This record gives sequence, structure tokens and C-alpha cells, in this order.
Amino acid sequence: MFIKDLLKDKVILVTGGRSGIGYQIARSCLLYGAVVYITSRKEEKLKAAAKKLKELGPCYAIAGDIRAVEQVQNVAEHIKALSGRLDILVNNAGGQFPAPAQDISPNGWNAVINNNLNGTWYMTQIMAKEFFIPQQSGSIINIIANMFRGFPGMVHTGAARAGVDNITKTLAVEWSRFNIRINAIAPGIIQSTGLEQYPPELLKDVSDRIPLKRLGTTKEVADLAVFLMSPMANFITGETIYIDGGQRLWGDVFEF
Ligand SMILES: CCCCCCCCCCC/C=C/C(=O)SCCNC(=O)CCNC(=O)[C@H](O)C(C)(C)COP(=O)(O)OP(=O)(O)OC[C@H]1O[C@@H](n2cnc3c(N)ncnc32)[C@H](O)[C@@H]1OP(=O)(O)O
Ligand SMILES: NC(=O)C1=CN([C@@H]2O[C@H](COP(=O)(O)OP(=O)(O)OC[C@H]3O[C@@H](n4cnc5c(N)ncnc54)[C@H](OP(=O)(O)O)[C@@H]3O)[C@@H](O)[C@H]2O)C=CC1
Repeated sequence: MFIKDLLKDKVILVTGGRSGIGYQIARSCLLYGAVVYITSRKEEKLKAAAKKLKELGPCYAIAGDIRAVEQVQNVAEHIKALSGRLDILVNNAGGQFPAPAQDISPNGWNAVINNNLNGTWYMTQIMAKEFFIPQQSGSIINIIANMFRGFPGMVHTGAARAGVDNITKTLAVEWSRFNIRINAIAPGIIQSTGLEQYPPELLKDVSDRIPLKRLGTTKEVADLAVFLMSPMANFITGETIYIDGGQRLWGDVFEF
């Protein structure tokens, strides 16, 4: 799709890189010549993913929870010791659960906000301070979600992802002085491991209600991420690109 050495020797961190969209992004980065770090909480699964990815190029696993500042700092220290720099951060780790808004407990709300807003923020600020600001260069890609018309059924993640959307715009301006670009990708419904967490009845016939009549693929999201991190997107910053087959614009995907 792109030229072979598009990301040659770029050092890239993909959070949640052991599965689904994150794994595919890590895979694509390796295929285009990058050195890739993946991080997530479940160490055994993370190591197994890195072992498979290593067949394509240099890939390292560092376990950590994006919600724990000291664990994020530890990820930064490992990358510094091994590579001495970081060029690109992909904030992909995240997750939530479907629930009517009135039923979400304070703990449930906080768990989702911590995972998707606070965790993304800790990662972003720490990697910027450790690498991008001193290097005077960097690119950040935030994987959020389609919350164009709110996120009925998952108000907590809608709020968290809207927060990251706004962080993306704000930092594109504040950190332009450090030559840092920051963009977001808002996937609609993507056929990935993440979807296995949702009850099948919720997803039944969902394709019929998406204008392009299908779910997206992890490869399609990864191609967009590669484009945004590459020199082809050097003049793009503060942007959120929806990749949703038109879902944000038409119809009701889920019923209440
Ligand atoms: C009717 C319309 C519905 C619309 C829904 C559309 C569905 C399809 C849309 C697809 C688009 C998005 C897809 C994806 O994002 S795929 C990626 C999915 N992957 C995940 O979501 C990962 C799994 N999720 C999580 O890890 C968790 O959700 C969470 C982030 C919350 C985990 O955090 P933590 O480990 O800290 O959680 P705890 O177990 O300690 O629980 C903390 C409190 O949260 C409550 N909780 C957790 N899970 C659920 C649940 N499934 N239902 C209700 N409540 C939940 C839990 O009870 C705790 O609160 P309490 O102490 O008060 O009990
Ligand atoms: N698939 C879809 O339709 C859509 C997905 N998204 C978002 O895209 C991203 C990837 O989703 P997808 O690949 O489908 O789902 P997955 O559930 O396969 O991937 C989520 C990844 O994030 C990691 N992760 C979750 N929480 C944490 C944490 N606190 N610290 C570190 N790592 C964490 C998980 O690994 P581990 O368990 O080892 O920590 C896992 O590798 C998520 O943010 C998701 O919400 C958005 C819209 C639609």
C-alpha cells in the first residue's frame, strides 16, 4: 500500500498492542521498517504477541497499566534504555462496557474515565516530557471512538473520548512549538477482538444500519494510522478522522 521503508527506523510505542487494532497497527509499523514497542496489562499475552510480531522486525513488550503513572514512567525508562528515543506514540489501549446511563455506578464511571481519558493523558504527557519535547519532534495518534452524535449506551466512554478529542486539538496548538503533531482516529464498529466483549445480540444485523453495509477491518484502521504518522501527513495536526463507513451521519445503530 505504502512504500516499503516509509517508517524506517522510527521508534514507535503502541499501547494495547497485544490485540485487535493495536496489534494490527504494530504489525503494519514493523512491515514499514519501524522499531516497535507494545504495552498492555496482561504480561503473558503481551509477550506472546511480541514474539509473533518479532518475525516481522524488532518488537519489544513492556507490561504496564496506562492508568498507573509509575508504570507509564517505567515504560518510558525501558524505551530510553533500549532505544534512546521515541518518535511516535499510538494511544490505542482502552475499553468500556455497555450500560444504560442511569445504571452506571460511580466505580464503573471512574473505571472507564480512568482507562480512556486519564490513562491516555498520563501516557501522552510522560512520553512528551521524556522524549518529544527534548527531541523537539514527535507524533501522537489517539484511537478514540465514534462519538459524533454522543455515545448512547456508553455515556462514560463518550465523555472520555470527547475529552481525548479535545486534548488532541489543544495540544496540536500548545505543542506545535515543539514540532509535535497530534491527531485522532475515531473508529466506528471494527471487526476485532474487542468486539468479542459485547453481547452478540447487540451486534446482530448491525451492518445493515451502517451506510457502507459492513464493519471496518483492523487493517483499514492501521493504514490510516500509518498515513497519519508518516511524512505524508506532515501538515495535519489537531485532526480527528472518523473511520466508520458513514455510521456517524445516518440512522440508529443501537436501539434502546
Ligand atoms: C444498548 C446500546 C449499547 C451500545 C453499545 C455498543 C456496543 C458496540 C460498540 C462498539 C464500539 C466499541 C468497541 C470497543 O471499544 S472494542 C474494545 C472493547 N474492549 C473492552 O471494552 C475491554 C474490556 N473492558 C474493560 O476492561 C472494562 O470495561 C473496564 C475499563 C471498566 C475495566 O476496568 P476495571 O478492570 O477497573 O474494572 P473492574 O472490573 O474493577 O470494575 C470497575 C467498576 O466497573 C464496573 N463494570 C465493569 N465492567 C462492567 C460491565 N460489563 N457491566 C457493568 N459494570 C461493569 C464494575 O462493576 C465496577 O463497579 P462496581 O464496583 O460499582 O461494581
Ligand atoms: N473494535 C471496535 O469496534 C472499536 C474499538 N475502539 C477502541 O480501539 C481500541 C482498540 O480496540 P480493540 O482492538 O477492538 O479492542 P481490544 O480489547 O482487543 O484491545 C484493547 C487493548 O488495550 C489493552 N488495554 C486495555 N486497558 C488497558 C490499560 N488500562 N492499560 C494498558 N493496556 C490496556 C488491552 O490489553 P490488556 O488486557 O493486556 O491490558 C488490549 O490489548 C480501544 O481503545 C477501543 O475502545 C473504538 C471504537 C470501536
